[in-house]
Amino acid sequence: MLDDIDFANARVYAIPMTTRFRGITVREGVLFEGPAGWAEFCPFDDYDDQVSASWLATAVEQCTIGWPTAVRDKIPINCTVPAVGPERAHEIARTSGCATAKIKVADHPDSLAEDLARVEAVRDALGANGHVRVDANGVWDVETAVKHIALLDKAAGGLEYVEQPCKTIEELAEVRRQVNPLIAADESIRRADDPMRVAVAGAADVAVIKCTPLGGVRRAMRIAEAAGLPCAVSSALETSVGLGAQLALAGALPHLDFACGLGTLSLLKGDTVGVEASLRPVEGSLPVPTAPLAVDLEAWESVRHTDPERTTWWLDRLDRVRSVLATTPELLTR
Ligand SMILES: O=C(O)CCC(=O)C1=CC=C[C@@H](O)[C@@H]1C(=O)O
Ligand SMILES: [Mg+2]
Repeated sequence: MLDDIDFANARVYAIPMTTRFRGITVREGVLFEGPAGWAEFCPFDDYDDQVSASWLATAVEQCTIGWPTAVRDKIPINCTVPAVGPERAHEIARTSGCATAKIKVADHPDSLAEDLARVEAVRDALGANGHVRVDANGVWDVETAVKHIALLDKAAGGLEYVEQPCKTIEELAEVRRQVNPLIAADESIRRADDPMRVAVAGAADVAVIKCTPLGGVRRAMRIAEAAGLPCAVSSALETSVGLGAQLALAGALPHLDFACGLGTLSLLKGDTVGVEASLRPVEGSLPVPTAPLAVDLEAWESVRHTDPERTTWWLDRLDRVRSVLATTPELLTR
């Protein structure tokens, strides 16, 4: 399977971000082509080769066999509001066309006042019928989570859910017993040693599923089934080539009860496909692609990495992770 991919012509990109998100200001990754089309490999810098092997498995699935058949053709999208000031947060939510917003909170210590102002602004922008969720990326302890969630819930006029308030599953379960809003698990699934076996039922009400770090659309579907919870699909900040797989997952899940965090191209100042094909939500939704999106070579030229050292770093990384994947065949078992 790996031998069918044109790794020799892999193309490295670097795209500045509109706002710092997850501590990064430039998104980088590699694109390559296989018999079924193009794919993207873009694990964050801090992920080691073993962890990155699942990201490569997703790309290999995409460009060698494509995706399973979808059961829906359109996916409702949430807008993603980074840790910005209230005016900017209001503008992002108001102009997104989305009825649901996911807001980053707990971005730094003592962020509570800023978090409350951001959440209030977004509720104002969406109106009473909108859905407001927050993501704390696991940084609170139980006591802080319980206190902050109550205040944020009030400021939001009701939160749809709180994503990963604390780090461990035990803490999530404890918080869940003490607060009103639903609890969603993200890192608890995605960063688990064995996502297939992680027992989130009882600790969370919603599973956030991202096929890019979980080893592919088919594998993510099995993980969603094992989690036994309603799902929201969310991005890993891919360009349109990689986002296509996430949309294929959202399209193929038997049940999809929540808007999905796949509107993240708005955080990137460029893309790897042409403007027409770019997966930017229109009126709050995105279509499910039936086949991998093709890289537009002109678009790629405008975002190709210009730093030779970083380009080599990415190509070396791809080489190493290919070797890891070649010796971890279970990751390629569909
Ligand atoms: O879910 C969304 O609205 C956007 C995606 C998103 O929030 C994330 C993408 C990539 C890395 C993560 O830190 C982050 C998340 O925590 O969910
Ligand atoms: Mg999250």
